[in-house]
Amino acid sequence: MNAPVLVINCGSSSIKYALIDSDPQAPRLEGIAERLGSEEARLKGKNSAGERFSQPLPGADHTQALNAILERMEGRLPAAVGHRIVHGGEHFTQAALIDDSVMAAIQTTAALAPLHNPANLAGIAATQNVFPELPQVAVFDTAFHQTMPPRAYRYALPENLYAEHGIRRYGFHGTSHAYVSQRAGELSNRGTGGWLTAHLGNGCSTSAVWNNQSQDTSMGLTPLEGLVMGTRSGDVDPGLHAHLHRQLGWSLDKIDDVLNKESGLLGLSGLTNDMREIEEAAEQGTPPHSWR
Ligand SMILES: Nc1ncnc2c1ncn2[C@@H]1O[C@H](COP(=O)(O)OP(=O)(O)O)[C@@H](O)[C@H]1O
Ligand SMILES: CC(=O)OP(=O)(O)O
Ligand SMILES: [Mg+2]
Repeated sequence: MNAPVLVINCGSSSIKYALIDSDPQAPRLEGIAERLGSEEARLKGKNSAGERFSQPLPGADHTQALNAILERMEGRLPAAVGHRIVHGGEHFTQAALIDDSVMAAIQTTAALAPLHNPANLAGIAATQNVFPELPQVAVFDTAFHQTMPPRAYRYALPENLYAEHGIRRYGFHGTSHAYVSQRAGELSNRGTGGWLTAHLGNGCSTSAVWNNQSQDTSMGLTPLEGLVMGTRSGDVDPGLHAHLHRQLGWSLDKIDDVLNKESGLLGLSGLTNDMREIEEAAEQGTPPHSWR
């Protein structure tokens, strides 16, 4: 059996992992640490015997959850670790072997993905701590969307904001849109002709894919644009920022925080960012206030 590869997806509220062998029949260790940052945080998964486990991790952050995950590798040493990284800016059109310059580039774009890149960097650091000699590879959400034509990635803003400051639509969830469009083509026997894909989780985006190449997508400069998400507003009138600043005196940091962390399903429901809890509340007859 070849040494397996450990795949880690440090998301905004969860970490998904899998230890994947080149033999698809080999037992796979996999799981998810979710609701991170809350008292309900928990690590759930399967061991190599296929048995399910569920371990409470009250209040755990990304680093604590990763350490709990790495303790469950059952002594199997991966050959390499693959990390899902959200924002690669225009630096990366494909995956990259992680070194100091790659870490620095991920750090440079962190301001554009404040919920994600810092969590991704924490994931790399925690893994390097446990497996210092293993090659670690960064796989970027943004890379797949680098095929978008200018009509899709340019905003209707002055040219120099793009040319000098990189203000453009980057798009995210690229590995998901790439995989889903390819698999949909295989399962339907309709090939790669044209697919509209939807990635719906705590972050949500749609993409138009033609011949395995992204043509357009709903997320933009940051993972805030587009659909309503768990805690993110998605599209709002761009005039909202100036209005909140002038009328309520809110700082840019406060506006950014509210739109990223207090909006979306959480803001609409006044209850939670988790669709499962909203559905539960609705079933128990206590629907969120915006549904009444
Ligand atoms: N069984 C389910 N039914 C409805 N919604 C679900 C279900 N499982 C997960 N979700 C939604 O997906 C969200 C988690 O999305 P996910 O993409 O896994 O997280 P992250 O973006 O942090 O990686 C939850 O907060 C919840 O809103
Ligand atoms: C880019 C993004 O929204 O990622 P996630 O779904 O992990 O929040
Ligand atoms: Mg997600």
